[in-house]
Amino acid sequence: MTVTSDPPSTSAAAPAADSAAATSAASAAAEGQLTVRVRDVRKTFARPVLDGISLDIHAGEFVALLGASGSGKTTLLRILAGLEAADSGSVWVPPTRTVVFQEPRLVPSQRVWRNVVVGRSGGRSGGRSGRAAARAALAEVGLEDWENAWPATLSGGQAQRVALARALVREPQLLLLDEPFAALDALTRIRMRQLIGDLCARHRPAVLLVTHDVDEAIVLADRVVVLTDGQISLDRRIDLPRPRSVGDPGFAEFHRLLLAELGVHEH
Ligand SMILES: Nc1ncnc2c1ncn2[C@@H]1O[C@H](COP(=O)(O)OP(=O)(O)OP(=O)(O)O)[C@@H](O)[C@H]1O
Repeated sequence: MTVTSDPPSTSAAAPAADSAAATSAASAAAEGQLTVRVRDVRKTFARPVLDGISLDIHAGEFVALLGASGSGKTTLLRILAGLEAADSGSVWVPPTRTVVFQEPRLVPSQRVWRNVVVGRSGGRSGGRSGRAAARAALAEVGLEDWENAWPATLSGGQAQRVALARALVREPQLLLLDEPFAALDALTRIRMRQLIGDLCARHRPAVLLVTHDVDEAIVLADRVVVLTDGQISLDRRIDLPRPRSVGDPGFAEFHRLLLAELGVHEH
């Protein structure tokens, strides 16, 4: 498999290298702001999970990935994150990409602000610049008063907002969201959905959101992609005006279409 920050090629496997970043950005611009390019990716565990996936994501585009449980959504996301290798095919991703998981994965022994900048490249995680960056990111997620708190004192929703601030402070070209709201209660989930929508509209990263939630996909995404039996069975642009909510005209039609694609037929 090829994972590269250079434009798509058939060269031997090479992890995304920082040195290729400039090439990557320039090439993306030259190719109409292509941020992710996946070609014929295959992955088999006990059975074939991804069976020839090809997918483009452009700069600033928000793509939601739906599919039945076990259809390979997380596997595809992990391949884009560089956490998993495909068996074959090629993957072109930008060097700056971050993942927000279902659980916040905060370091319990570090205060909230340090969690936001921990491990940030360039040695800027400590000191005033790191703190200022953390403060700005925490303000964006509505946690400006929590910079000195310990992770254990946060609610689940607050902890997930810190995880979001940690992702944003890196200014990723590609934001990978792996069911980031799944562990939250229904109300917090709706608030987080709005927050992610606002933040993505402001920062405009390319986004791949893995979700089970059809409403979430329609509210947030520019495009919804459905995985079925290892392949992309539907790739549909959601052309509803924003901001969106479930009661909007046109919403129900997309809802029915996507549920039917997932094998659920409403009566
Ligand atoms: N590291 C692994 N080792 C073995 N099998 C794996 C591994 N990772 C994933 N699988 C298998 O690959 C299939 C797809 O898993 P994946 O987590 O990508 O699906 P998913 O669509 O994200 O599922 P869910 O919606 O339930 O999270 C599953 O059958 C899973 O058991």
